[in-house]
Amino acid sequence: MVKAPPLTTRKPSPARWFHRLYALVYLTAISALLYHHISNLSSNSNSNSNSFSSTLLLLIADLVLAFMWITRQPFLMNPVHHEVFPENLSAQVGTKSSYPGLDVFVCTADPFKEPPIGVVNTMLSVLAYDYPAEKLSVYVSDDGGSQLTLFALMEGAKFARHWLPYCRRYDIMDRSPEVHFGKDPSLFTETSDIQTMYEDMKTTIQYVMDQGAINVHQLKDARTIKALGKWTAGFTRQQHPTVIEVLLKSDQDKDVTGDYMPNLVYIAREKNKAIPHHFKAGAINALIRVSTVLTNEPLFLILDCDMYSNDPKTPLRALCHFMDPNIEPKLAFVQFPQRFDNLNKTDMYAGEHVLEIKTGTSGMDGLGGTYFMGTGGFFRRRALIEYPTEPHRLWKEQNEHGDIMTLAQHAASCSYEDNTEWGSQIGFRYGVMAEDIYTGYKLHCLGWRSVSCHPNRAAFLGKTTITLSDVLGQSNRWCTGFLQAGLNKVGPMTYGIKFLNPLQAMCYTNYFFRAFWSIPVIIYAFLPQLALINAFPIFPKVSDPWFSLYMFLFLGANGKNLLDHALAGSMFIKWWNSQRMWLIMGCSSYPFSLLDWFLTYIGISTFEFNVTSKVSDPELSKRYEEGIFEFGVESPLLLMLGVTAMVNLFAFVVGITKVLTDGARLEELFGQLFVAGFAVVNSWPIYEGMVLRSDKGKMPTKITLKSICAALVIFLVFSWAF
Ligand SMILES: O=c1ccn([C@@H]2O[C@H](COP(=O)(O)OP(=O)(O)O[C@H]3O[C@H](CO)[C@@H](O)[C@H](O)[C@H]3O)[C@@H](O)[C@H]2O)c(=O)[nH]1
Ligand SMILES: [Mn+2]
Repeated sequence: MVKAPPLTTRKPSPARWFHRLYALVYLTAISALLYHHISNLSSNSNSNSNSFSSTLLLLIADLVLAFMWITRQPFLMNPVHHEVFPENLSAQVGTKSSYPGLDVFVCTADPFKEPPIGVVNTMLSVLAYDYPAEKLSVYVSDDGGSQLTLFALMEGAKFARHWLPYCRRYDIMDRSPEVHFGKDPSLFTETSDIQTMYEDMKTTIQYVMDQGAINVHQLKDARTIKALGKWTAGFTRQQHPTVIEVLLKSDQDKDVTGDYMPNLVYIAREKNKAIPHHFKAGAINALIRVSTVLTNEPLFLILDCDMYSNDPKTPLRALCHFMDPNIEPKLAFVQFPQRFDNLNKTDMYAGEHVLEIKTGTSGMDGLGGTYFMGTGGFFRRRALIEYPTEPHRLWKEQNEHGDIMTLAQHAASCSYEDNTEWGSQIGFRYGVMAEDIYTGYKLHCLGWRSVSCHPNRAAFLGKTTITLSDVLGQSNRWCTGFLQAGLNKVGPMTYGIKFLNPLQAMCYTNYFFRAFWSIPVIIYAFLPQLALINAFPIFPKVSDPWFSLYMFLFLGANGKNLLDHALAGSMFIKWWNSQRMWLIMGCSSYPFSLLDWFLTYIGISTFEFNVTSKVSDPELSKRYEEGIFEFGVESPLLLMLGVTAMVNLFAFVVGITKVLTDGARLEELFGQLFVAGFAVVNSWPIYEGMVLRSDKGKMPTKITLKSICAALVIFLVFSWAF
């Protein structure tokens, strides 16, 4: 018998040997440094109290650095690369009619932060997938419970009747109309007609957005009136009944060429102020249940509303993994790593996450499975919910359990989850602000596997945050969520390690404890500098052999990081920016995550999922394009940053003055001058934002003043106290 051509291949990266060897060498150097601190500590213990405390702080900093470094290494120990061959699907699986069905979930939460026209584009891009229409259903979950969003989707559904056949006929790649028409598409006979229709739809949607509400009495179409009439008095986003609207039905609705269209369903799950709704995790669970009632397809895809499809063949790539006879039967999900279409040339806020997305995902692939990133993941329904296995489509008005829409309404109600295992054993897991990675982790603990898929052309593209405040706010939310996942009785070091590949457990540890980076970053951002203003040496002299160890550790870490970036195809400037962002987050969002985690843990505060804004302001986008820092709104995060930058600047200036007046001290203070100088170079955009700029994106004046005052106070206190 002829062997069928493969659907997937799996190749370990040859670079793994280099990474392993390097890790061994670097580990030796780390051990030597820790030995150095400990022996210093014991010889200092009864002499000078300042040198004892500074050595102790350095030891703490370096222990945490070592811990984070060690837990990072598994990502590099066995990276594997998967390739998929969708062209072989017909030989392996058969015709399209034998493909499994696919439900697509799109989440949105706020029409003013997530403009409905964006949601419509995402919805259209997946509705137009190259997948049999009768096997495809798109569900949009609206946690904003907004008439405006439903109205936009209804307009989008009408436009889809033209858009879908157009994409099919001309085999369009960009199936988000905004992207397609944004690329000067004057190509085909219908293009300009379709573009006019699209622009009209945009205008209509923009009109209702500007109004802020819809006057049902002004509507003409009976169907729209009926649907939007559900927003009665007293309907608010926090308190309202379930709204489910079937906008397209695959056995009734035809496009303009007479072909059937996929199902399209709008869901605003019931909300009640008194009942926690668990943010996105809650939304996905409602989607899972409603779709189980309505279409019950074996696979579903989860998307954020800003992540439009960039390649209509993506489901086929996912199928290669799910249908591969040689692959794990326990494959829970296929992750297409997040990619963005709005990054600037230098990726100034390190939003591309090059190493995480390239090296990190393939690294975990080789250890049992990559983590779930919240969007761009195709799931096997069975991994999240036990459901009747007979291939049934409940898409009938009536089934043996009763009226189908009543069942669906019930599945989206607040009380549905009472006394069930939803959120703990079933569906997306609750209680952690980073529901995505946490749920993936829990699935891995149950023995499920996952893979990442890296096609050259991005499967999805979304928007990354382009102001520093947003970047830090988002990192703050993620890292607090990670801590909730890590510091809990099912954490990776205590519980996970029993079920996972130990190296995979270490990878999760590295993620979950990311906020711990703040401990060494803050110690290194203040201790050498405050000692420097007192001309108090804390590092070995330049001529001391231990100094070379420091040099090796510093250059080795940065050099390796630079090399890893280069191996992932990234440029020098992107490496520089990513190390800068690491320092910035290390002294702002990470320590705040530790604090937030602690406050939620002891019950003083509750955490909110602050939806990131996807509204773009042309002036702001222009500054971002030009690589100018956008500090954004005043916040304690910015204050921390300002104070740190100022303390380093003062210390550097004082330090330079000291060695200029007494050249002999250069040798022993060099290490500290270098650390302060490195921070000053990294902080350059912050000083610019504080004093040299006058545009709207500069550092808020209050923060500048507060930072300078706080830095002066710290400075004075420490020059007396030493
Ligand atoms: O109560 C909520 C809050 C958010 N969302 C949706 O969740 C998605 C992600 O929210 P966003 O504000 O864009 O967060 P990001 O920080 O950009 O998202 C990243 O981080 C999240 C976890 O913190 C993951 O869920 C996301 O997939 C991942 O892209 C969006 O589609 C929202 O509409 C809801 O459906 N309900
Ligand atoms: Mn987002």
